[in-house]
Amino acid sequence: MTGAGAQVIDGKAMAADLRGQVAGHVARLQTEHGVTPGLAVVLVGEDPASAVYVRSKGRMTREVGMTGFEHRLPAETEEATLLRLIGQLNVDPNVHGILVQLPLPAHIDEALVIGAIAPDKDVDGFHVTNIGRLATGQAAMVPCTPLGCLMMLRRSLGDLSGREAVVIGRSNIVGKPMAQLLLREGCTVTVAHSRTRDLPQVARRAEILVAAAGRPGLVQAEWIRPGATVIDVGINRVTDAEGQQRLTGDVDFAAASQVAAAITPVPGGVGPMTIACLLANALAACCRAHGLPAPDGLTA
Ligand SMILES: NC(=O)C1=CN([C@@H]2O[C@H](COP(=O)(O)OP(=O)(O)OC[C@H]3O[C@@H](n4cnc5c(N)ncnc54)[C@H](OP(=O)(O)O)[C@@H]3O)[C@@H](O)[C@H]2O)C=CC1
Ligand SMILES: Nc1nc(=O)c2c([nH]1)NC[C@@H]1CN(c3ccc(C(=O)N[C@@H](CCC(=O)O)C(=O)O)cc3)C=[N+]21
Repeated sequence: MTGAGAQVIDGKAMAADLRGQVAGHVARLQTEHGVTPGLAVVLVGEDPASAVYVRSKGRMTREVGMTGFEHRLPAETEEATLLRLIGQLNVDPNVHGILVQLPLPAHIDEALVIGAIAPDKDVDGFHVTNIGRLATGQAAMVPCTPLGCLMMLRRSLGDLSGREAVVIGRSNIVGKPMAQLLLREGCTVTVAHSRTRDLPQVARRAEILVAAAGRPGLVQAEWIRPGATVIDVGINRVTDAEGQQRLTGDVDFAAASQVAAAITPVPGGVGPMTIACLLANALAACCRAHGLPAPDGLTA
């Protein structure tokens, strides 16, 4: 470990900047067209981590001048009741974006629920229609977490074309759409997961390493190619030696910083960008719903 210390990519500051741009467009939509973007967030059950996250989304939605609609349903809510609510939100002209917080309680079929959201209001980009559009190079609503990662990569590296990228994780909400976006940017993409043989060796190929496994400290300094850009998506709640709860990513940040050229911290990295991208997606959905072009550069 001989590096001088990586540049820390400040997701918190980038997210504040993006939210500021969104707020400017929201104000203009209001004065020029009398339209206010509306974002509905649906939370089923009492998962404390989800509750914190839904609260901060609600606060930031209002801060950028959008209308936030929050629907908190008890954990035992029937699938049919949730589907009925989504049906109402789909036709509500004041709602331009719909997000159903995941995971859902086990008795509810997640794919069915996501499939019930109108694709043009699917600000998470989880509907198969949006996933298919992304995969085939059509204009799509892009999942917020990978979109935030892409923005940070572009900030750090500029053009990504020809880069060697490795994504650790193959979930529908992070790993797979991240791989699709990087492919679209012209990267050579490897997707690794729990069955990958010799993950350290695979990771060492990466000029761009995205860690989205949900395993605290998985990625060690020896896994990182000198000069790589490392994006840490992991949000892990751990108890430290003093018995304090804190958040940590999937990367051993201190050690990795000595090898990488640039790295995102946790907290203050991908998380805040995810929420800012959600608001950018809601703004874009509102513009399209009113036949207006979506602002340039705020989404993918
Ligand atoms: N910052 C943000 O905004 C967000 C952060 N997150 C965080 O990102 C992380 C990933 O989330 P999500 O994709 O939903 O998680 P999932 O649990 O759905 O997926 C995890 C993926 O990582 C793979 N994996 C798990 N352990 C290992 C391992 N030891 N080695 C290699 N691969 C492994 C799994 O492989 P396999 O498929 O073989 O099981 C799976 O593909 C979590 O910490 C989550 O909290 C998630 C969403 C947003
Ligand atoms: N339909 C749906 N869409 C999602 O996008 C979605 C979801 N369900 N379920 C849960 C995951 C997780 N996720 C996070 C977003 C922001 C932070 C975030 O802002 N984190 C702060 C810290 C917050 C804290 O202190 O707890 C940070 O990293 O700095 C974290 C996690 C979105 N998810």
